[in-house]
Amino acid sequence: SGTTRPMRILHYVQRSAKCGDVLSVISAIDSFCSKVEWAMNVGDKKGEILDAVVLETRPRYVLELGTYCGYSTMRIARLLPPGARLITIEMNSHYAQVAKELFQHAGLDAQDKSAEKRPAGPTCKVELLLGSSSVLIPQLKKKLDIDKFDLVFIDHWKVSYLPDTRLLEECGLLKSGSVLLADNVTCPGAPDYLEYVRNSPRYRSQYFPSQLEYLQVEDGVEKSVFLG
Ligand SMILES: O=C(NCCO)c1cc(-c2ccc(F)cc2)cc(O)c1O
Ligand SMILES: [Mg+2]
Repeated sequence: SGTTRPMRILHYVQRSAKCGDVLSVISAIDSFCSKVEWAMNVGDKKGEILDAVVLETRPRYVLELGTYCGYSTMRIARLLPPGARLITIEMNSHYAQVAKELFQHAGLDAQDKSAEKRPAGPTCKVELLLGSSSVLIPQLKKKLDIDKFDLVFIDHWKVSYLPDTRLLEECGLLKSGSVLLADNVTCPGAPDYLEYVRNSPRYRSQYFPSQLEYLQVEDGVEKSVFLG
């Protein structure tokens, strides 16, 4: 009983970050997780690589697999122009709830698309879907009127990276030039995913060495461009 780690993050942010200021929410999470309690956000070091890839890609349609508390969702959303759409999928309802409350504190234009009564079509930049990625990915075209994603940030269960990437291909959700950016390819690791994107002729893959969030442990992100 008592509080959960995501709740402790939320309470710290509500107490110490400025309402409506997404950068202060991001830095409050980083300061809590480096000084008080570790948590599995992508963090500030790998977050800078994520920022650079978002700015370089200038995506209009973004998919994130694995919301957790929404830290990387907010890092991405703050760099997107109005009119861009960021869909984030989380299967843990407690994580999704905390993420929603952090988005509210940050003043992020976010909507829980799993809610029943909602206006048709996108009225906001961040759309949070509650459920399993393997179930939701095949529904994205029909339910959300999405054609292809320009950028996919993969940060959910490491065993799901490869099957969900294959699913994105099979559902026609990737176009030539679509960018996949995968967190944790070294720690905890996603060996089958790495082997696939590095050996498939359909991807041009590049490793960005870094460190596991808030720790002096090696990790890195893999950027893989789909070649169609
Ligand atoms: O499982 C992860 N994400 C999906 C959550 O539904 C995850 C885990 C870790 C991690 C954990 C335990 C450890 F000892 C080292 C790393 C780090 C991450 O960045 C992650 O994204
Ligand atoms: Mg991660």
